[in-house]
Amino acid sequence: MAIGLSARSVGLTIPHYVQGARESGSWWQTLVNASMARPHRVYRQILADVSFDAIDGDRVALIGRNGAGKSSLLKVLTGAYQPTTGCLEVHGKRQALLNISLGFNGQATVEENILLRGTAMGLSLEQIKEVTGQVLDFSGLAEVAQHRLYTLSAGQRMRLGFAVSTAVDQDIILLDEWLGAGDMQFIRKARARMNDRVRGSRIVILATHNLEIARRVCNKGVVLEQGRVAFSGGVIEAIMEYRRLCRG
Ligand SMILES: Nc1ncnc2c1ncn2[C@@H]1O[C@H](COP(=O)(O)OP(=O)(O)OP(=O)(O)O)[C@@H](O)[C@H]1O
Repeated sequence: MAIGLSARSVGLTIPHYVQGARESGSWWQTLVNASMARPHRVYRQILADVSFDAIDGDRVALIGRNGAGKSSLLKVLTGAYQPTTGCLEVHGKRQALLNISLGFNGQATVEENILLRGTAMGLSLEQIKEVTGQVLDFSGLAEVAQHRLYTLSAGQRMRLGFAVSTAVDQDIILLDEWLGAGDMQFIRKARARMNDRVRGSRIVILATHNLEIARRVCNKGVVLEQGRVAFSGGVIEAIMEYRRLCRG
């Protein structure tokens, strides 16, 4: 079956708790208010009527202002959140790099973390052993393989997360602002690897504020505005639409 991903009128409403405003003139009043005033639950619509398709070879940029719903949509696309309305059709194995520290342990060494993260990704021990060398090379961390993870910089941890997540060919890769902590040299390497993956008929969905990266890496763009699709089509047109929204 061909690899593909299709969102049809996807909506997401989630419950969350809101604390009423509390006035306090003294420390004991603060304590009393904190223990007495109960938070109340409200339902909030995060996404509404989101539709788009990605087929073999597509690299889709999700762009939009802060709070537009990009990360929430990625969570729906990975399967972390079920859509509350509409439906999602996914053909292919998904790999998400949404949270750089997911599956990592600061006290374990870099090499041990490759094992931890690889296991969290569902790779077998054999597969992890096979890719460990190239993950260390790609991330430029071979020299610190036996160092504990917490001694690494945010950018080095991002390199490691990206290198592990993309070490094995995946059908669909979902990325959230993954290049934020990378330097220019690593961004070039990461872009080359992504293009490489895409040449193998893979799908990449990338949420980003970096329009230059979106333009260089992606062929399609989906602009989100207040949880809805403001535009879906070619990436150049999507960037133009996003700029228009920001001006407006
Ligand atoms: N767990 C949650 N509970 C309540 N509201 C949430 C939750 N997660 C996200 N939201 C709200 O949903 C909206 C969309 O958030 P989301 O993180 O998806 O936006 P985004 O486009 O990724 O933003 P940014 O560009 O700032 O990262 C925001 O208004 C946010 O406050």
